[in-house]
Amino acid sequence: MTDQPTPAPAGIDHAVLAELTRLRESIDNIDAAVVHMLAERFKATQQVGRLKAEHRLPPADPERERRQIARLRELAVSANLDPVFAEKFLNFIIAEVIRHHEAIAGDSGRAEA
Ligand SMILES: O=C(O)C(=O)C[C@]1(C(=O)O)C=C[C@@H](O)C=C1
Repeated sequence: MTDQPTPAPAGIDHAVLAELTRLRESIDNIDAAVVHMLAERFKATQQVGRLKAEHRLPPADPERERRQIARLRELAVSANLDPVFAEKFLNFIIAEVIRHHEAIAGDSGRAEA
């Protein structure tokens, strides 16, 4: 899918428009990388979800999450990223993963019944 260029506001300087376009191309590449990385992460967590369901392990592991958050906050600080944002972002992803784990556990529970 190719993105259509956003129409330039009337009178915008050519150099400014070229710089904006260059930055937006970079942003589009980064967004694509984020999507691919997240897809890989969810492939791995789906496998974790199946393993947990097979062995009747709880979907959430708060101690693991605590260590992940501490690590990600440190990484964020050293990368000049707001650690509060990094923590919120990880919690958002993990909440979705736990929802998937619960759905997998529900499905395998029903299959056994
Ligand atoms: O590592 C696990 O046990 C997972 O289920 C994966 C994961 C994660 O998304 O990183 C999700 C839920 C857990 O509470 C902890 C971590």
